[in-house]
Amino acid sequence: MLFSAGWIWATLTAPILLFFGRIVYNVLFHPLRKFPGPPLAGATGLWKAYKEVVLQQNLGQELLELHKQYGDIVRISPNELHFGNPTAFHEIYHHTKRWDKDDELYNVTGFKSGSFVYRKYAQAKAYASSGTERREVLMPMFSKKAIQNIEGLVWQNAAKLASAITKMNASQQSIDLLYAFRSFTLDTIMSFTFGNNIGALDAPQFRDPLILGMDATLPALPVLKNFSWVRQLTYAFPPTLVMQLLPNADAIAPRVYQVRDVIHRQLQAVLNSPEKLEDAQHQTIFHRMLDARAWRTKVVPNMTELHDEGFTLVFAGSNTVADTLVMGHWNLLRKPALLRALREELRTVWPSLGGAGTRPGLADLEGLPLLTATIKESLRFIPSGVSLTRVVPAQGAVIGGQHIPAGAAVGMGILHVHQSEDIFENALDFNPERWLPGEHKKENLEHWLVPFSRGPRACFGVNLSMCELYIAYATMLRHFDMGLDGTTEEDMRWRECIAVCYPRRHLHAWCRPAEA
Ligand code: HEM
Repeated sequence: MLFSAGWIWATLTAPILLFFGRIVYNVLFHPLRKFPGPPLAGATGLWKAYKEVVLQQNLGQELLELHKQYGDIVRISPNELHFGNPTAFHEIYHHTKRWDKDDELYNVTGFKSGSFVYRKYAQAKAYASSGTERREVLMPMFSKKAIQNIEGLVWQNAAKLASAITKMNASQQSIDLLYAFRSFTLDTIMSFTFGNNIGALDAPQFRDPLILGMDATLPALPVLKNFSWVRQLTYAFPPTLVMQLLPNADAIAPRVYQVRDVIHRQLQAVLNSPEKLEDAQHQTIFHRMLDARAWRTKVVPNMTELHDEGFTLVFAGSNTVADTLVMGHWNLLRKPALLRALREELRTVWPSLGGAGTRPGLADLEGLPLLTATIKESLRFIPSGVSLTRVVPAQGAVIGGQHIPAGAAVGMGILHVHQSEDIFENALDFNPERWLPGEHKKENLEHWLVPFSRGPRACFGVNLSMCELYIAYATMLRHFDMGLDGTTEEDMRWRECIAVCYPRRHLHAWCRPAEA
């Protein structure tokens, strides 16, 4: 006999013994065993997976309750601690803390490189470009001055957005603002990144297949995040096989590959016709990344690295801005007095809609106190509860006054800062006024506005985001008299899928032309 009964028995029982052995270690011997938390969470990572994948709960939101029960530090996985006190946010994401990103969250299979997924700061010799250098090379493209140069591009897309909405309104349709804003931000980030976009704003009812495809992939992300073996499987096999392996694969897999294909084609087009770089209206990431002088090593990234970076920037830079606009509009549309005040303020710099040359510049918009305050409050409401985990370095660390051992994954969701009652009075009220200067206002509120995170791995799309937010808000408020079309609190319940997902009916609004 090729295999003895004993051998088969050992093969079958070994994984089970390992599993239970691991649980015993996690409970009795793990360096984090003394930290409080749900007992099952400390025993196995399956607790988190069960919450996020099976129950489809927003762990970030549930943690608000868990912190009340267990205190400022909660063990939410055998090797992961979540912090609830806002001061810990500034300790973890401090500019001096060059801690690695955690594999569990950032090891996105299919991305070997890319600004978002680089885990380490130290320049690995094997790679032409480490995360540190990549940031240095790309960041000038995202500076305030560079973004001022592409203001025209953002206005152009905002005008397309307004025109598409006007047409839909003329045919008696209310607007799916989630897809409308995602189309606006997707076209904008693609033009910015590649000097070309897919024309999402031209799609009927803002339902471009790429917008639908990106949305359809979101519910798969908690699965990929919690089960690394599913991640490996997704990319290790050909698409046809993956389709047979994944639950609901018929719907999800083709769209995942569709997104990859579109970006790949864009990149190929630029690489095949370098003269396109000269034609582009502004410097694209490929101008920058293909310029050997920009790199310390004088070696430009290879095709895969360029592809990964393009993909990263498109994903990082589209839904995030759109989701901020959605949350802001949902709150604004329920506050008619605020809407009126904003429109009046806007008219001071944009008195008439008549033709080119009448619209304000970005700098004019930035000078409007109420609009600025509304954007800040929208950013405070950004639906983001995912814990941005970092790995505590070899010497250990002190966070929230407690010693945290080396190797622990530590993190915090942004909503734990933004919903803190200690910092923001009536934190769950959308109240832009809190950002206006006034006698009794709390000092230094800005310190606690952290939608883009902080520290050495903070978002470098801040200036681009702010430019898009100012111009999109101004366009919507100046062009339209908006009113909700039946959207309910229930509809607006979002699901944390690393990015945010709205499983129910999206935010819909009637957008009737405003007085010119
Ligand atoms: C309102 C809009 C946005 C929000 C709220 C936002 C938020 C964030 C946050 C919280 C992080 C840190 C994530 C982490 O630690 O894992 C981040 C990183 C990043 N964001 Fe944004 N983002 C926005 C827009 C953009 C835009 C427009 C871009 C442009 C392409 C962008 C590109 C990136 C990149 C490349 C990173 C990774 C940086 C690194 O790790 O070195 N983001 N963003």
